[in-house]
Amino acid sequence: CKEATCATNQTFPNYFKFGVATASYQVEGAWNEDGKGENIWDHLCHTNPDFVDDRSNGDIACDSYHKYKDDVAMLKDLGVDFYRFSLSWSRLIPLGLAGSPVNQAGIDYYKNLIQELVNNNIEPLVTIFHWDLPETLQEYGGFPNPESEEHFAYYARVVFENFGDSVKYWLTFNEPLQTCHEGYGIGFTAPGYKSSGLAEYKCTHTLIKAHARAYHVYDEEFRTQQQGYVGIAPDTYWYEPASGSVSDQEAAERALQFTYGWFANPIFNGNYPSVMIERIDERSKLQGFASSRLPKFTDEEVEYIKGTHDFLAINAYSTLYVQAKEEEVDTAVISYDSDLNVDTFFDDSWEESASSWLRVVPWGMRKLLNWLSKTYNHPEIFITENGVSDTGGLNDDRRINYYREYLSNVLEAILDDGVNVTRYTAWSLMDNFEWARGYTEKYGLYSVNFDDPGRPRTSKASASYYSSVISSKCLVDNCE
Ligand SMILES: O=S(=O)(O)CCCN1CCN(CCO[C@@H]2O[C@H](CO)[C@@H](O)[C@H](O)[C@H]2O)CC1
Repeated sequence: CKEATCATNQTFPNYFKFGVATASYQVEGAWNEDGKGENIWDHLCHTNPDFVDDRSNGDIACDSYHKYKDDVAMLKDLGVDFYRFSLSWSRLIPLGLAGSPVNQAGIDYYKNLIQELVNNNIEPLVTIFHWDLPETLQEYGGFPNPESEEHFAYYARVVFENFGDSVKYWLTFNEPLQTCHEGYGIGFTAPGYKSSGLAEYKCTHTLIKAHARAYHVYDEEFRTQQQGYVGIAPDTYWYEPASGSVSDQEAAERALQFTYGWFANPIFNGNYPSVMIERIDERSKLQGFASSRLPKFTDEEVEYIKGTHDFLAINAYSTLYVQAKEEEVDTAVISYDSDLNVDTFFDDSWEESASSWLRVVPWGMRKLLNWLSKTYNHPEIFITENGVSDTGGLNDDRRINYYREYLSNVLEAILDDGVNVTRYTAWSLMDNFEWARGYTEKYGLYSVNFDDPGRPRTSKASASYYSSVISSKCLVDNCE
C-alpha cells in the first residue's frame, strides 16, 4: 500500500527472523585497550577531527567493549532472534598483516560476547569487515593493493577457527560500495581518498576476490564441521525511473547494476555487469587509456568467484528517482559518476530524515526486493540493515512509522509477490557513532547518553513497537 502510515494486517510467517545490527567501530570504544591496533577510523578521527561534523570519534562510542552484557540484556528485552555485529580486525590482528600476531584479549572479548548471546538464546550473525581496516594495511595501500586479499584470507581463517563453533551466519563485507566508492572514490568515509573512476575500481576488484577467498576457505576448511552459511552485504537505493521512457528505465537499471550488481553480479551470475564493462571500457579508450580503468577478471577468477554465496543480503534505506543524462561530452572527466552517467533526485513530497541521503519511501523496499529476486534467480534474502535517523528523543513516532511501513512492504513482497525474504535486521540497536556525521544523527531503538561516562542506554518508543512486532509477528493492532 502506498498511502502514508498504512500497513498490512497480515502476519509474518513463523520461519521469519527479526534482528538488530551494530558495527564494531560505531559502538565498541576501547580504541587502544588490551592490545587493539589502530584502524583507519581511529587514525582519521585523530589526525583530521574536522572530517567528522561534531569533531567526535569512536574512542569510547557506546563503550560496548565494557558494556556488552548491557547490550545483550537490551537484545533480550527486545526479544530478537539474532544480533548482527561486526568484528574489529585490528582488535583481533593488531597489524592486520597475514601471519602477524593474533591478540588473545580480542579473541576473548568476542568469545564472551558470543557466549552471552548463546546463553540468552540469541543467534550471532557476524560481519567480518565493517569499514574499520587496520591502519597498517592502509599504509600498504589498503584494498586497492591486491595483497589485501591475502591479509583478508588470513583474518577470515582466524575468525572461522575461533568463533565458528557458535557462529553459523557470516557476512564477509558490509557495504563494499561504501568501502570503495566512499572510501577511495569520493572521500566520504575513511581513508577519505578521492580517486573516483580509478582507485575505487582497484579497491572493489581486490575486495571481491578477498570475499571469494574467504568463502572458499570456509567451504574447504570449516563448513563440514561447522555447518554455517557465508554471504556478503552490499547496499543500494531502490532506483525508480523518473518517467516511462526507455532511456529513463535503462538509466534506473544501470544505476542498480553500478551499485548492487557491481558486487552481486560477479558473485551470483559471473563477472562484472556487462553494462559496467562496456561503458568503462568505452570511456577509458576515449580517454586514451591503454586498458580499461575497470580491472578484468580472468576466466578462472570468474569461475572462482561465481557461486560464493549461501544467501543474498541487502542493506536498504531509501529510494531515488533516476533520469537519463546527455552523454558526458567532456570525456576527460574521469569519475564513477561520469561512467554511470545518470541524474538522481528525491521527490520533494517524500518525508525527510536527519540524513541528507535518506528519504522515507516504503514502497521502494518492495520494488527493490522484487528486483533482487528476479535478477539473482530467487535466492533466500536477508535484509541486513534498514532504519531511519532523527536528531534524538525518546518519543520517536516517525521511526515507528518507518518500521511499520517498510516492514509492511517486506511482508507484501513475501506474501503477495513470492519473494523469499527470511530475515530482517533493524539498524540500529542503539544510537552510535554515525561516521562522518559523528553523534549528530541517531538511528537507535535505544538512546545512549554520550555525555555520561557510564553511557546509559534508554529504550525509545520504537523499541517497544519493534518488540511487539517480534512477539506478535504483526504490524498493526488487529492482525488476521
Ligand atoms: O552523509 S552524506 O550524504 O554527506 C554522504 C554519505 C552517504 N552515504 C550513503 C550510503 N550510506 C549507506 C548506509 O550506511 C550504512 O547505514 C548506517 C546509516 O548510515 C551506517 O551507520 C552503517 O554503518 C552503514 O552500514 C552511508 C552514507
